[in-house]
Amino acid sequence: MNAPVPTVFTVFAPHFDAELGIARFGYALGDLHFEERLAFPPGWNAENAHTEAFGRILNLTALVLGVSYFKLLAPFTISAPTIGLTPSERAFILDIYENGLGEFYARNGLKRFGQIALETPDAAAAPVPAPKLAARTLLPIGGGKDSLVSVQLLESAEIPFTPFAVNPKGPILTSIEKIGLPPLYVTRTLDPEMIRLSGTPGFYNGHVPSTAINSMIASLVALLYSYDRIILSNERSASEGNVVFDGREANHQHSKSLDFERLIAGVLSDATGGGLGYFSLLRPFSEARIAAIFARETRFDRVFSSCNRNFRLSGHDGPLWCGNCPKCHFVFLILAPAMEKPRLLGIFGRNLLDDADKEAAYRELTGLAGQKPWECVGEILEAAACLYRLSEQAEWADDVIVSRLKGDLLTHYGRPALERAYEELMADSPDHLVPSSLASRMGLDAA
Ligand SMILES: CC(=O)N[C@H]1[C@@H](OP(=O)(O)OP(=O)(O)OC[C@H]2O[C@@H](n3ccc(=O)[nH]c3=O)[C@H](O)[C@@H]2O)O[C@H](CO)[C@@H](O)[C@@H]1O[C@H](C)C(=O)N[C@@H](C)C(=O)N[C@@H](CCC(=O)O)C(=O)O
Ligand SMILES: Nc1ncnc2c1ncn2[C@@H]1O[C@H](COP(=O)(O)OP(=O)(O)OP(=O)(O)O)[C@@H](O)[C@H]1O
Repeated sequence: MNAPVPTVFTVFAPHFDAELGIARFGYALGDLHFEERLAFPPGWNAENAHTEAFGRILNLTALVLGVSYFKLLAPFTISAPTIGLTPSERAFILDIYENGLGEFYARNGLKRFGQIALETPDAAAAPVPAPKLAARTLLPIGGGKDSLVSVQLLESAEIPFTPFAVNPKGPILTSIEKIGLPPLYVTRTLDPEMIRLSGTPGFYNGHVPSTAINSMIASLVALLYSYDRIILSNERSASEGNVVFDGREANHQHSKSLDFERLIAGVLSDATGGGLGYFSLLRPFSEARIAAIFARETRFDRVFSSCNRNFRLSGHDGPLWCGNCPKCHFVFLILAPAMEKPRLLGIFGRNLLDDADKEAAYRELTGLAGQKPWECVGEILEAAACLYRLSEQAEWADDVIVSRLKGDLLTHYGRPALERAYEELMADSPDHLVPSSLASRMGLDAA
């Protein structure tokens, strides 16, 4: 693409229509104007929409949702003339536009770190009155194994929750049907002009921090329908990045990382006078450990999918698992040591580890070639340790990928490192923000 014309990205004051339950977010990029909309389901508390806390969260949401429009030209200045920010809110928004878009910059060769000016008025860091929120849990559901493991854990601890999703489709809908609890759904409508322009000559395209976006929408829901905590299902493996670019680690999953969780939890708490909690229940766990917990139950086997092809805005009419993307390859690999082989083959409809065409893909996942794929996959050493473990199991050892990679894994990492890594994957990390009362009910090490 030719060098874009430098310009300013403007974020206008958002508006929530408390009669219709619709929030509108306006943006400008030079002469281009965009509007994104959120439609909330019936039952919102109009009184809560008039609280200072709701106004603060709505403003922050406007800035976070702005990434989709900003990325068309990625200018150096973001201006929000009507949105006052405290110092910690400013740091949070800059983190979204710098690290949340890290993959986008790295893949487009754009250097923006430390160079983005965020022009907004200052807001006093004075305490915000806490809105009245019921002691209830909102649980975002992504249709994959992670949020369903949170379902399993909350159910075992007898903690009630409400499933929540933005633009639910495919595996999200079928998983929530299996959960059997009434959900809350928000309809998000991106400006179609932004989607049309994305990647056309003169405009960039790329990844946006979707968990940050869904989390802000969840926060609005928490205030409107009275929930005092949002429980995410982000694993500890999500904190590992993909490549170093422009002096920083770019992480496809930045908004699922522990650093991001700390930032957003602090900002949401401050903006609601301490009223709203936010943490990930799965932070102590590796992906491999999550797979082992998932495997304890068969209830979601035919309805869940971690394959992101299901979640494209335009829909998807292919199989639940495409079998050809890094996420399918990775999830197959980590479920393999955790469940009976026929069960796993039933879920995926084929054996991805006995397909010679996938050798290059598994070499990338396990660190034997290339770089960690730009997808929601676990740590490189995690994938290597799981593949090595399979090579020690009779039912997997002769499968083509397992037998071909075993020797290279041993040469590259050494047996003791691979064995130790698998043990560590199964141990809980104390590095999490799960409140101590819940952590002790779940038998986790204290934060
Ligand atoms: C479903 C998916 O993986 N989409 C990624 C894909 O986009 P694609 O063009 O194949 O399909 P659409 O998602 O329908 O997007 C159409 C265009 O719209 C833009 N767009 C979409 C959503 C949005 O919120 N803002 C947007 O501007 C998009 O850029 C397209 O031009 O490739 C894109 C480019 O790399 C990705 O940005 C799409 O990712 C979605 C935003 C998405 O929701 N992805 C999640 C499944 C995802 O990747 N989650 C991460 C967590 C990342 C995090 O930090 O939170 C994960 O699971 O690892
Ligand atoms: N459409 C959505 N609406 C609300 N929350 C979502 C949505 N998609 C993902 N999430 C939430 O975002 C977080 C990250 O999603 P992620 O895709 O990693 O989880 P998952 O779908 O549960 O599992 P998997 O990693 O197996 O796909 C999770 O807490 C998930 O519940």
